[in-house]
Amino acid sequence: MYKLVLIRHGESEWNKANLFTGWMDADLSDKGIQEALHAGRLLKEEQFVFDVAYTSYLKRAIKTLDYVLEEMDLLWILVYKTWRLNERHYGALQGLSKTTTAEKYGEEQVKLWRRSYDVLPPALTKDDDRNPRYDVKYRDIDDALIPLTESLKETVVRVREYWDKEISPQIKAGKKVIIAAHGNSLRALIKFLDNLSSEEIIDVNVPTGTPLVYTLDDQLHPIAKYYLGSEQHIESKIQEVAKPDKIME
Ligand SMILES: O=C(O)[C@@H](CO)OP(=O)(O)O
Repeated sequence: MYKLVLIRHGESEWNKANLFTGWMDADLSDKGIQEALHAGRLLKEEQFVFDVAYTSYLKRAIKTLDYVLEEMDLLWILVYKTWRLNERHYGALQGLSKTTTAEKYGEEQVKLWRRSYDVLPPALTKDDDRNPRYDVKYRDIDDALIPLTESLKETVVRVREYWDKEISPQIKAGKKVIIAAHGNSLRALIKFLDNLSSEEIIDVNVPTGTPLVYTLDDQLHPIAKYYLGSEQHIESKIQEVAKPDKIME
């Protein structure tokens, strides 16, 4: 049996402003920092210890991991960063307000872009400044792998490749692992870990800055999972992410 902890970054400045974020490198808000510190304290209280951590190339996840590890006095452990754990690429929606986009295209369309499994948001054009190709972080990544938009389906493919090749062998070797990533890259991971259908994943929303603890069997199939913290607090945070009226605020 193994334990695995997943954590979505704390609230970002762009979550707060209700903007489509994707691969844009938004920083944590003050609330997001507090969420990350609180998550670290909870993990410490519950006597979790980690040997290896994984995160994305985006600062909201990297900093969340750092705050968590700092609270746990584990800043020294091995941390792997990968673009494969980045948020789902939101294409040309990145940087737009979810409110204004819903007013323009309708709430239904925005819901499809946000939560359907295989609907692609409009793609960036190659010459768009937001093309990751122009960002030094991605200079070593093959052109063919750099997305200009993604549905959750594509995100699942890249997260799964990394899981199979890098993360699952470490867990099977007995390393205690924490993954700090994003709402949709974690939904991708949860989809294949829990073997959810493309319909079932629609209703899964991951709250910010809240550790999700999995117990896995020898084949890494989940036996149990729970969020750390008070049930009421977690439920209100999940509703906050899912809330369609957040779009219309
Ligand atoms: O904007 C984004 O990148 C994501 C996560 O914050 O938003 P959503 O919940 O709409 O997929």
